[in-house]
Amino acid sequence: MADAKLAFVALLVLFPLALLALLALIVRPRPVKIPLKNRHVFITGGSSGIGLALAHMAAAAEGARVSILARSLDKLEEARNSIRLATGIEAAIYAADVRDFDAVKKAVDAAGPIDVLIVNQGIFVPGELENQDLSEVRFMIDVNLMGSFNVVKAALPGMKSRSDRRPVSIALMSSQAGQVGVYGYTAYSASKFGLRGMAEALQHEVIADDIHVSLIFPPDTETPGLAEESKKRPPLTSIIAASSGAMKAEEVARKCFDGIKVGNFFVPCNFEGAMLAIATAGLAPQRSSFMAFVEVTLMGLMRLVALFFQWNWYGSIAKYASKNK
Ligand SMILES: NC(=O)C1=CN([C@@H]2O[C@H](COP(=O)(O)OP(=O)(O)OC[C@H]3O[C@@H](n4cnc5c(N)ncnc54)[C@H](OP(=O)(O)O)[C@@H]3O)[C@@H](O)[C@H]2O)C=CC1
Ligand SMILES: CCCCCCCCCCCCCCCC(=O)[C@@H](N)CO
Repeated sequence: MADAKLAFVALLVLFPLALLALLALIVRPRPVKIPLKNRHVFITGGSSGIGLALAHMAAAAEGARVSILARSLDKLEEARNSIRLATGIEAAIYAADVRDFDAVKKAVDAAGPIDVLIVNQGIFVPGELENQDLSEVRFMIDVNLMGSFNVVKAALPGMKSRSDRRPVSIALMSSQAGQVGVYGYTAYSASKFGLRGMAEALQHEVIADDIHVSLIFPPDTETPGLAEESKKRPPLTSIIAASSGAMKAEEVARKCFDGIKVGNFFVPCNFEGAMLAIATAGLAPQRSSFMAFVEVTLMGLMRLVALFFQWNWYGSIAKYASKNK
């Protein structure tokens, strides 16, 4: 009897240890460290919100050379002044629309070899597809998805042929709405889900060049963009988005660099985001054997949690539907 108990306890301890050991052997790509000090960080959408917080943090905390790109020159100059005031560092600014490949290419070439590319520009115009003009749909797909292709395509040759052989990073700004479809976000969610396919495939293609892809999934984040969006949000969009706690741009920027520095493919930003990352892990690359262990052991439970969230959301949707009948 005592033997059986001992064997049971041994199994209980040994099984997780064996699983962890196995995962440590097979996780790919291998763990990496991406240094930021004195390196060149190029941020699109760097004149406002999350992008601006990233630019400040890259300059101040990470001691990096910073370039930012956005459309409005006024906002870029304002951003450059605020970064100079706060850190003493002079950021390079580039006025270009990510939808214009030639303009992006010109900016990227002028900026010089990039070590950390953060593709962060994005727009969000919420609304039911029925009430949304196709021009608005196209606008979101063009800026958020095609624009990201333009930026990566423009920067990749320089990143691949860099003389500095240290590992480099391409980070794409998705959203929790790029992990789960949300009412009022048909176009926005589609554009952000698109980034995931792009990121997974791109990581296959650039790993041999020691280029590491990260996909950032912030929840609602206090930014000028969100303030603007809030004016137009259908109530159901707000209700569902409130399932995940709101964050400040600086907090998201911190999570972002923490993830980039260790080459994490998924970069969740809050607790709900951590659950979402497990529930939606799918076939995403995973370098951390510990996180792989968490995924393997908790995915079923997270699926259950996800079904409860959907139960709750569909309840809200039904309530609104009957009210508006
Ligand atoms: N705030 C939030 O709640 C969340 C945001 N995100 C994502 O984070 C990213 C940043 O969002 P946030 O900081 O809120 O946005 P903001 O609206 O505050 O800032 C957007 C930035 O992108 C630039 N930009 C917009 N369109 C273009 C374009 N066509 N070409 C070049 N630059 C452009 C803007 O400058 P300009 O207008 O001068 O071009 C600005 O610098 C987006 O991708 C968004 O989808 C994800 C989850 C939550
Ligand atoms: C295991 C299951 C866990 C479930 C947690 C559920 C949380 C999902 C909430 C979705 C939030 C969408 C926010 C979009 C933010 C955004 O991108 C806009 N502000 C536009 O910028």
